[in-house]
Amino acid sequence: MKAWRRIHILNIQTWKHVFKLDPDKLIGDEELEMVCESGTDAIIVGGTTNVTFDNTIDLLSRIRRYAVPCALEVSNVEAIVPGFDAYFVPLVLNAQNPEWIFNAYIEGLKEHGPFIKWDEVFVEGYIVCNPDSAVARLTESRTNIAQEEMKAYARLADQMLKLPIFYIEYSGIYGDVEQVRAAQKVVQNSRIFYGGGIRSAEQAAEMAQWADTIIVGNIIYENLEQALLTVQAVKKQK
Ligand SMILES: CC(C)=CCC/C(C)=C/CC/C(C)=C/CC/C(C)=C/CC/C(C)=C/CC/C(C)=C/CC/C(C)=C/COP(=O)(O)OP(=O)(O)O
Ligand SMILES: O=P(O)(O)OC[C@@H](O)CO
Ligand SMILES: [Mg+2]
Repeated sequence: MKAWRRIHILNIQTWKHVFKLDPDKLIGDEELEMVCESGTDAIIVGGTTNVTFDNTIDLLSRIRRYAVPCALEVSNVEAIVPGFDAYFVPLVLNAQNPEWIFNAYIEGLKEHGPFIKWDEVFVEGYIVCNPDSAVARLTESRTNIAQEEMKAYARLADQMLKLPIFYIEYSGIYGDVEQVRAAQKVVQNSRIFYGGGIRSAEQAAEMAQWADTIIVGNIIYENLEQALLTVQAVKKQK
């Protein structure tokens, strides 16, 4: 597909289902084809550990055989690769390590600032909920979040910071649907992304009742058949 056509197909407001592929994990050509042709709304390329320029550009070039929109979730400055349809910048709202409260972003903006096309950039207000995930350890996130606090974080992302995405991240474990519901109740404009531990069509459907978009990651590498079933589970809702 030509680049000029791609510009018109990226509308995150319509996304219900997204697969997240990790450049640090191996996926065969046949499996990648099944993921890209599954009917998912988009692919996000991202991970916390061992994401490099080389493994990211390699994965992008393989995904580009297919028409599915593809965004990079930026996790480190060295692995920013041109040519994605969009760039998602995670801002971890419950990070306690000061390095992740702006220093990392300033480094990124010093290097890439003049070249960024801002209409391709979506800042994600992340709330990291699994204390044992790589992202929680790296950012030293305070993961014990009560429901009232989840609502406050949702308001912070949506009403105060006016972020396009509020991302409830349970990376690796299936989360609490009541937390997603609580956030959805107070959000006015941000799109709610839910990701973490979705391993069946039933779980996908349950989270999609309250999340605007569900993100399916690890199960792609563990049980592709189950991963593919999550697409239709979400698409046939509403
Ligand atoms: C071409 C071009 C110039 C494009 C411009 C790109 C752009 C918009 C750049 C912006 C510049 C900028 C501000 C850069 C800063 C980037 C940066 C350092 C951001 C920090 C992001 C951050 C907080 C990272 C920590 C980790 C994290 C939140 C990762 C997100 C993805 C995630 C949670 C993946 C799941 O990981 P997990 O499963 O837990 O772990 P494993 O992958 O190891 O299993
Ligand atoms: O890998 P899983 O646990 O499916 O989580 C998906 C995504 O939210 C990770 O950033
Ligand atoms: Mg992972």
